[in-house]
Amino acid sequence: MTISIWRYSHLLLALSTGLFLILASITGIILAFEPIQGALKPYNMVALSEVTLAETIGTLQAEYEEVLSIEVDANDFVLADVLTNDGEGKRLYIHPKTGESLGEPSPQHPIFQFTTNLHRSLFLKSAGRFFVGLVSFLLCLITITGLVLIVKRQGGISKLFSKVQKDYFELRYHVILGRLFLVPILILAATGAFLSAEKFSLLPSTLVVHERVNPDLDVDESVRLQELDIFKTISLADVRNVNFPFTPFPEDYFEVALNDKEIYIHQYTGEILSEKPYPFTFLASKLSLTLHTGQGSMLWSLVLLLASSSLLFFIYSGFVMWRKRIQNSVKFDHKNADVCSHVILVGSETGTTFGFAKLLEKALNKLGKEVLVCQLNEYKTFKKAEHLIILTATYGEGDPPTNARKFMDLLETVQQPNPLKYAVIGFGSTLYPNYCKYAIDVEKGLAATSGFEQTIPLYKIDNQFYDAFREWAIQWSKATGEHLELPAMGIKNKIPKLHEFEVVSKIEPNRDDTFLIRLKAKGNAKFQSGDLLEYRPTEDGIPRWFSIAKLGQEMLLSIKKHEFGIVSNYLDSLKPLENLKAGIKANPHFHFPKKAKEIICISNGTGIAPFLGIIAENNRKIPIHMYWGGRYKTSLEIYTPYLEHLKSAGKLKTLEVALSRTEGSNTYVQDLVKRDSQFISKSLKNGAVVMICGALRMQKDVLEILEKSTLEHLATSLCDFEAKGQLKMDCY
Ligand SMILES: Cc1cc2nc3c(=O)[nH]c(=O)nc-3n(C[C@H](O)[C@H](O)[C@H](O)COP(=O)(O)O)c2cc1C
Repeated sequence: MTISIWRYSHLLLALSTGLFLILASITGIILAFEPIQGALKPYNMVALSEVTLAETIGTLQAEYEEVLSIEVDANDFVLADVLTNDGEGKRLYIHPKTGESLGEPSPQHPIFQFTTNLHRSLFLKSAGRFFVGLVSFLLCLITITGLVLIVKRQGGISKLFSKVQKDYFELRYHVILGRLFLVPILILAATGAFLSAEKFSLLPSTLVVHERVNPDLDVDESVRLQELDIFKTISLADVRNVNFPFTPFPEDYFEVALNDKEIYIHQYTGEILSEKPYPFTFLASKLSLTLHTGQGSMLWSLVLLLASSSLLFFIYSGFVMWRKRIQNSVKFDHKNADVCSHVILVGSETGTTFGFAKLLEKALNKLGKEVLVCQLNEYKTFKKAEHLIILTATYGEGDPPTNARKFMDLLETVQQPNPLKYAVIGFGSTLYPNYCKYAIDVEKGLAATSGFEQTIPLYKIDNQFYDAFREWAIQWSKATGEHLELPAMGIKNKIPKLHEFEVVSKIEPNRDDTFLIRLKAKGNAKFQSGDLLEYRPTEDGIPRWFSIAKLGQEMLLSIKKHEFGIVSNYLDSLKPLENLKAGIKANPHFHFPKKAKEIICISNGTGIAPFLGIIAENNRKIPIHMYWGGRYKTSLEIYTPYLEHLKSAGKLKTLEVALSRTEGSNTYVQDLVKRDSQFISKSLKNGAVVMICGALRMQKDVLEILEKSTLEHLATSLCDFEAKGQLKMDCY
């Protein structure tokens, strides 16, 4: 079943029962205190397993005129109905070893009485009870659909408790708390439905039926009850209830309810007259009551208290999620389809991608463009369109969102009257193995369809990272000449925790204004090569990121200084031992690929930096080939000691350098890739991973060369390797 069917069922059920569930959870919270309060009473004097029924009967008979019954309640408190020596009938908590009275049970507090009635029947008697039962059953379905959605979201049952994808507060905690409380809520709902069904006699009888008994009447009536062997063998821990014989005549007998069976016992001989195990329905009913009310277990009562409270949070957060989805959805404007110059197609399941599409629409409107935003499934001919921008999420095992499922078929059948320039942005999460897979498929589909021309390469955004979206807008603006202005903080992004770093060393900028800086974390900052250091200057608050090479416990950054660059100039001004505060943005997609058989690193300029650390992790000494492009011979010199070290340690196999502004040499890294493209294609086929870091322009050229080469030599698109995780990029 597709994820949307589960989601709609979950939503519909929740909407139809929401108000009642609020009432049920508030009353449930109040009622959870009753067993907690009960369990705290001081009537638990000894461990019942250490007392026999014979002992308790003996002490009670010595203490009181007559004993009518003994009961062991859910808290293991012992109650007895007795006639005192003054002839007064009393129900008392007693000490099971001494028979001493510990107190009298008090009637249910009026608050609990009122709440119990409201919780059970809404004060509507049978009709109310029926309604409560029905809603409990629907709550079972809500929790089951919720569990399925969480399992799907986490990528399978085995990953149920793995890290939860970052999202806005209500969605994230709907998932986090759902993992913890859906099972207790399911138990609450199922037992509630069971108890209601029982009340309406919808289940088989729970009664224990004994055949007629014929007690032996010719007996010695002087026997003392506590001397009967059978009572000496029954531990009080196994007893639920003992009804004493109504008269001293041998026709009357003991009715003893144990935990698993009911027995009738001759009051003078101790002979078992009848023995019947409880029917399954009786045990199920008892268990349901215990699980639903928490009676007898403080811990379970606390779990029920938390589960009932979490239900209120689920109703609140579910409502917020639903409202967000409605706010983010768009209606297709057919008239606009014929006049628009820019079409934004969206593939979204939970609506966040629409939020980005709307910001983009606003920015284009500001430039005076006619814009249409619609779902990928609504793809049709657009008479005047020049630009197509596709924003799409990925679900399942790299599947399209529901509103994008038809797009690939439509792409084959719909003919556009004019050529279209396109750009694809993939929204996904690196927590899933098929990162942005559907966006990759869309990109591939468009590239293979005539009449479409790429403006900039596929751009992937991890975890709805808004700053990356702004970065995409800058690249797109450069390529098209249409300058998009997106708000600085359109969608809230989490600002990473700040860590303090100390400058270990810094070298002066070289001929092309590039320098290296080494930093040491003063606290417990955790990072890996390929992660990003995020620095936000106070001047504009806009984050800048620098790829990290981790060398031992230090980080190495390579920075290009720009004449008016606030951050690059600031970093250049730092001296050893000075401090700076910055955040770490994990970039797991660009870490050392542990399973690779071979790695090909392609970079230009400062893009070499993460590779200096990534290659240092090559302890298995798999072949790593590095292609690097810079301007001058001296451009490479600042990296030479690191590269030499990696080579001599056997971690870097080959290094190919292209120099673009050196006499006698005018090559770019793209030229080297082109020259060796057959070799790179073959390596990809054999399981190599290609990693690209550096300028976007270089990335675009390299991808074109490699795409051509893999198609020619392997009859496979580069996208197929990307989908398998064999192509990793971190360009800017
Ligand atoms: C159940 C589920 C499965 C997902 N599967 C993938 C996946 O396979 N690959 C990926 O890159 N992202 C995956 N994601 C992340 C989403 O694509 C990402 O959060 C996206 O921004 C959601 O956009 P939307 O709110 O517009 O649907 C998944 C998310 C969920 C909840």
